[in-house]
Amino acid sequence: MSQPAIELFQVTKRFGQKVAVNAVSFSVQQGEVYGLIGPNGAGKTTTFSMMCGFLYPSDGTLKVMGVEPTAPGALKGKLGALPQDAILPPGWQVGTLLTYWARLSGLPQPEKEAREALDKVGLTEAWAVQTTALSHGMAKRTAMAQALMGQPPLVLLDEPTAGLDPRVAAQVRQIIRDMKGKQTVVVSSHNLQELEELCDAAAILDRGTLAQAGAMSELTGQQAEFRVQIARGEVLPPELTQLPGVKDAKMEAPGVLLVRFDGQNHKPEEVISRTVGHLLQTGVLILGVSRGRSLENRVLQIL
Ligand SMILES: Nc1ncnc2c1ncn2[C@@H]1O[C@H](COP(=O)(O)OP(=O)(O)OP(=O)(O)O)[C@@H](O)[C@H]1O
Repeated sequence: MSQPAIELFQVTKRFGQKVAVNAVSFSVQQGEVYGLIGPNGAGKTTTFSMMCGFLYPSDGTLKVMGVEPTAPGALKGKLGALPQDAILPPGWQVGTLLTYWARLSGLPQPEKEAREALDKVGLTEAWAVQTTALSHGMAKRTAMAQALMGQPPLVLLDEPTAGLDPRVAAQVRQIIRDMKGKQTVVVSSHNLQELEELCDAAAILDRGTLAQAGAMSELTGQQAEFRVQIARGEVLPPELTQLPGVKDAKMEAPGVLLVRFDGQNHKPEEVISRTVGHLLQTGVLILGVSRGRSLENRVLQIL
């Protein structure tokens, strides 16, 4: 496997007595979309700020694209970042500001990059608008355009869809989807459905510590459990546990059968088909089958 895009090993950040991030370790592979999840105050923005090189870790090792992000110029041209509360300077037109930033980043065709990035975020018409005249959503998209200019190999987006209307939020999600496989993207959001849909893997933080990190399919139990919605008939869970691959079966709620299975040694489609087949044979009628659980359920379970 190639070198990870980001590697944290026992990273801690203290602000005086306050431990904002506590011995956190995880890595982000190149080309993946990686989610940072956690309730308010969990340490997401602090982690982002360390990845961007805005803050020094108090302890531990952090490598971004193979270098320490705080080393001067280490990530120039390699990193695009949308900070959580990006504030645009007053007294600039959007296009002029983006062009200026593109020039600062050393991009060879600054105005072209600025126009393309603004198009990408759906703000073509804002080129000559003063930054102070932008709505919150427009300012956020301008800041996002800045992060995308020059197509850097790593893009860090702290709550990119917060405060955007649904149509624009969908557009931003599409931009992230389009980057998958070509650029590495780290994204934080409180919208867990959005992260479940977008991310290949994620880290869940809770009060500064790492609660869990892994592939999205692991976090959502795709290889470990499924639910069967029962319309009618009597389900006998002990019979189901005799089926190959089934570890446990129980009625989770009226009409909802939860089956846990051994996804290491058995293919999910085979275990699901066997279970459904058995239920049908015993006269049980089924309304639906769903694999895994939602990321939201998982997060609520562990936090
Ligand atoms: N500069 C600072 N000085 C002191 N404490 C800080 C500082 N920055 C963050 N903290 C504290 O560190 C903890 C983590 O904050 P952080 O902003 O990283 O959380 P977050 O997960 O991004 O939260 P949110 O979802 O609300 O944005 C919080 O308790 C916060 O009060």
